Amino acid sequence: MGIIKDVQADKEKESLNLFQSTQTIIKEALNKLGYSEEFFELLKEPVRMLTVRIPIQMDDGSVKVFTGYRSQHNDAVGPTKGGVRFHPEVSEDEVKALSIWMSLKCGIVNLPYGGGKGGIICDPREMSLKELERLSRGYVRAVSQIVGPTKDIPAPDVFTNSQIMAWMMDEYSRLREFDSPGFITGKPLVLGGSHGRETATARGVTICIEEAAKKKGISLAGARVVIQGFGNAGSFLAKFMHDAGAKVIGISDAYGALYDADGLDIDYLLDRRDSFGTVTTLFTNTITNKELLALDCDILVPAAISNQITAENAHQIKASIVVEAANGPTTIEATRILTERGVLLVPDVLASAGGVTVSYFEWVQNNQGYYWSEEEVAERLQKVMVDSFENTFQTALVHNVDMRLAAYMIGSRKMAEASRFRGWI
Ligand SMILES: NC(=O)C1=CN([C@@H]2O[C@H](COP(=O)(O)OP(=O)(O)OC[C@H]3O[C@@H](n4cnc5c(N)ncnc54)[C@H](O)[C@@H]3O)[C@@H](O)[C@H]2O)C=CC1
Ligand SMILES: O=C(O)CCC(=O)C(=O)O
Repeated sequence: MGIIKDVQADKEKESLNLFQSTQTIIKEALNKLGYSEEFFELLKEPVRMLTVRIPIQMDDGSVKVFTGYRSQHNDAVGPTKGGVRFHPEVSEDEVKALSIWMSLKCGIVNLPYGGGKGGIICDPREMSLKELERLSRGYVRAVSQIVGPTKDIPAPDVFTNSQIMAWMMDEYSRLREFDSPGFITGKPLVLGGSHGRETATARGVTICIEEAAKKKGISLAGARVVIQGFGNAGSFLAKFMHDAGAKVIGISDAYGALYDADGLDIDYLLDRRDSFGTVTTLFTNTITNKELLALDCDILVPAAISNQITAENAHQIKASIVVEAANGPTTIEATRILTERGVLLVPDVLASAGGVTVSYFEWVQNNQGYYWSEEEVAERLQKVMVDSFENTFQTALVHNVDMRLAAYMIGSRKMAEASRFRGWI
């Protein structure tokens, strides 16, 4: 009985609370850089957090009230930026943590933004298009006081897409009575979206995988890749890995996972997946998400939700490279275990920054009213990601820390210096 209790206590100690563990790493990063306690006091919490209640008329005539959030972590560097998530498990703490990661991401890839994030507790898989449109517009009306093209610029995240961005942009433009494409990114091309935004997160992850493989002396041709999640990030990544000659042997979604040691037929799966990134429900011979993570492979990419690699399963991970496309998939304790085992872990705040980088390109194009070709976007993204990877890798070497702490040091330093120059500290 005593032993069972201790195991339980250990699990709780590992802290699956993303917000607390993010604070812990920021503190460590600022300490390493020699910043005083005041800097931690400023960066440990978002500067602004709005909770909204959104009444929506459902198709059956009833009214349902949804809870939503918008968190703005730090606006010393510039306007805040970050996606809006529609998911049943959205919570205040999760949105806060996600907004801190956005600040770090923007610092790591050197964008002129602070971090923001939003979320609504809902399950879009169970809502009609009309209900989703009313909810998207209702959210914009509810948070309109604190968002805007030079204040806080939303974008897509889990279970939100370019259609939802279009409704949100339209609602904001109606409220302000002028067309405001720069209010939101991830829009359809015809409404001022950017070439390459839809695939940007996966492109950024691909570039990180290429750089990590070079460091590990692994050739991508023939490398065995496992990807958790088959939505925007995971599905395009599967395609890019397949095109690079890698063998994608496992993929998953919220309902299960598919495995084939000879490589899955990615084009077929892409063709059959639905708009929520679901494809495994079409098959009977599935494995679980837990089994997927433990598959024998060279490269593992969590590209779904948070807290997937924990102290419980970190020892079972067989990959020598883990690249985090998802936000927060690995706990602090699991990061320590993987690093001790010699696994090269490329952290979320670097690996998934391709999305916000092309969102920045979209915002720049909206502001200047002049649009770039697909090649121009791809070339600029390539440079940003390669430089940021190398900067983080070298920082980790120089300070003898893992890449997550190195990335946090780079991101935190930018916010700390901007706050200092503004005279806040
Ligand atoms: N879309 C973007 O531009 C960016 C996304 N990310 C992160 O990448 C991750 C995935 O995002 P997207 O691909 O955009 O979302 P998405 O909504 O397009 O796809 C999510 C995928 O995860 C799966 N999933 C959902 N719940 C799951 C569960 N409990 N277990 C296993 N799989 C589950 C879904 O079935 C789907 O395949 C998230 O952590 C997101 O924050 C990070 C940066 C940018
Ligand atoms: O594209 C953006 O502005 C933000 C994307 C995002 O939410 C993320 O990187 O987690």
